[in-house]
Parts: sequence; structure tokens; C-alpha cells
Amino acid sequence: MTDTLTLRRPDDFHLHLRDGEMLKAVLGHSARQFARAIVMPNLRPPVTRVAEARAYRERILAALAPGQRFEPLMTAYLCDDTPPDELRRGFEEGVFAAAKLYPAGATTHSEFGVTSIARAGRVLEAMQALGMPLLLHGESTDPAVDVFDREAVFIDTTLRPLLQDFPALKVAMEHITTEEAVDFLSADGSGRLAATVTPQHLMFNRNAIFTGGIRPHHYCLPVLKRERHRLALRRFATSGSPKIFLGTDSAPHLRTLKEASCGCAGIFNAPVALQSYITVFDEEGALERFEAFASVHGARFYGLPLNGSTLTLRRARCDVPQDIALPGGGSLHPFLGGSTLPWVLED
Ligand SMILES: NC(=O)N[C@@H](CC(=O)O)C(=O)O
Ligand SMILES: [Zn+2]
Ligand SMILES: [Zn+2]
Repeated sequence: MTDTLTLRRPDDFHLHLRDGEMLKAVLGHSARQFARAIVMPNLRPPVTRVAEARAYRERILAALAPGQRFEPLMTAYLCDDTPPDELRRGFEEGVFAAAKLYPAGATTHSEFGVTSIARAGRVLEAMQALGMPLLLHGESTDPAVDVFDREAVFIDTTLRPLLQDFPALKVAMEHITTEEAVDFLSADGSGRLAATVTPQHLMFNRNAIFTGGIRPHHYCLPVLKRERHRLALRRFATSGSPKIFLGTDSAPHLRTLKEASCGCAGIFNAPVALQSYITVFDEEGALERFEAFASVHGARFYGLPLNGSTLTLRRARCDVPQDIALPGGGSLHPFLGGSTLPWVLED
């Protein structure tokens, strides 16, 4: 039995760091685990311009503890009126690593998102020419569509035609949650389509939201799905396929805002991200494929060099705290808070 695993330092290809006091409280948890992260732009107001992304990157770097090393990779939030030239300049100047498309109304802070793909045509044309990845929150926003079907419907009605219209566009399906997404990815032979998957979608099915009462800390978007989807995700994530890689979607919200009559969507998993993912790979007998998932496939998709340094995980009891206090008051409940995991990060 393997009791320690040393791997190339991983990257997080889908992360919400927020801003201000929240940024200061959560950043260290990611910086301790990951060398780099693709930082989501859904601030209020969203990060839409090169200058805004530069300034946000500076705030992130300034919030690091002395001596801590971490590279934030910035993204542009696409709106109906995003000028293609702004994306081009941001990408060419090395500020924007990618652009994120939120269908308007699909998720937290998506109200300024794209109202129809048809309107994004010029922007997608420019991204395709540049080789700039498009990151998708892939859910239908049609209110008539069942909340559990939104990803599958998006794939059929939006993603499939989009890939046909832009045959060379690089696309990442963020936080996939369904067997339909796995099947769609598996069938694609173009080499320009990939996906990220979160720890929560690998570890839980939708029963977790309703165990003995309503469990707001298991609520995120896309929402957890039924067991067959979780099993399909686990098989694909641990298969060694280069089309799927690590992206936590760690999305902190104050405990008070989650435990509310209308609770926010998002799970703060940064403190236990690698401990959770490795537990899944261990359970699937796939530890030898963990490094590729965590540290190689994502970097290749984004055209980034692989990290030189390493990190070690050790089989030992990891007690997850119930609460992480914010300096300015309030607290966060981390993913799996109050339970234990069988792997720890070595110091
Ligand atoms: N995943 C979530 O449930 N929430 C994310 C937004 C997102 O990634 O869709 C957030 O910013 O809170
Ligand atoms: Zn999302
Ligand atoms: Zn997200």
C-alpha cells in the first residue's frame, strides 16, 4: 500500500478567490496546495477589462503571506458588449489566460453574463484565432428546464452547435456533473475540448443535500446529481484521460449567507482540495494516475510549463475544522468540515 505520494506541484484550474477581506482569508488555503490557479472573474462588478484584471492580480499577490509563492492566472468575464480587441490585447499581453462565459442568470454573480451565444460571435471568432480558451459555465438558463437537467440541455442546445460553428476554438467545460458530459467529452476527438471536475461532484450525489434536513453547505451550481452521474465522473476522472483535470470551483460564501432562507450556491473546498481528490483516486485504485490529473493535463490544455517543485501527500488522519473565522467577523464552513479524510498534506 502506498503511504506517501510525492508529485509535481498541482494547479487549480477553476477557483473563486473573491476580493477584500474574503480574499485575504481564503487565498492562503489555495496557495498552500497549488502553484497556480485560473481565477474566476465573477466579482461585483465583474472583471471585464485588461486593466481590471491587472489590478485584481496585484491585489491577489499583495494578499499572499510573506514568502508564499502562487501565480494567479486571470480570466475575462464575457458580457454581451465585450470588445474583441480588449480580449486580444489582454491575451497578447499575458494578462488574460482565458475568458469565461456565464449564461446570464445561470449562477452566482452571472447577471452581467452573455444573454445569447449569437451575440458573442465576434468575440468567439477572435478567441478562436488567438488560441485563447473559452471557459463555460455549461447550464441552460431556460426556466422551463428542470434544475437537474440544465447541464445536459446546455450540451445539446448550446455546446454542440458552438463547437460546430467554431471548429478550432479551445473550450473547457467547467465543473462537469453528469454522465452526459462524460459521454460528450469521451466522444470528442478534436483535442480542443476538455473539462474540470470538483471534489464535491466526485464524492457526493444529490442525497447529500437532503440528508436528515436541508444541507446548504452541499449546495453549489451545477447542483449535485444522482449516483449514476457521480460514478461516471469518477470513472472518467481517474481513467488517465487528458481531457479532464483538476478545478476545485472553491467558492466561499459567508456561513450566514449559506444558512439562509435563500442560501448562496458555492462550496468552499480549498482547505481540503487535494486531500479530497486523492481520497477519490485512492478509492478507485488509481493513485498512479493522480499526478497527471492534478499537475499535468490542465497545464497542457492551457499551454503552460509544468511546475518544477513538488508536494507530498501522506496517508494519515486529516481532521477538517467546522469553521474558519474571518478576521473582520463572520466565518466560512469548509467542505467536509467536522469530518475526517484519510490523507494529509505534508508540511
Ligand atoms: N459554483 C457555485 O455554486 N458558485 C460559484 C459560481 C460558479 O462557479 O458557478 C460562485 O462564484 O459562488
Ligand atoms: Zn460555474
Ligand atoms: Zn465556479
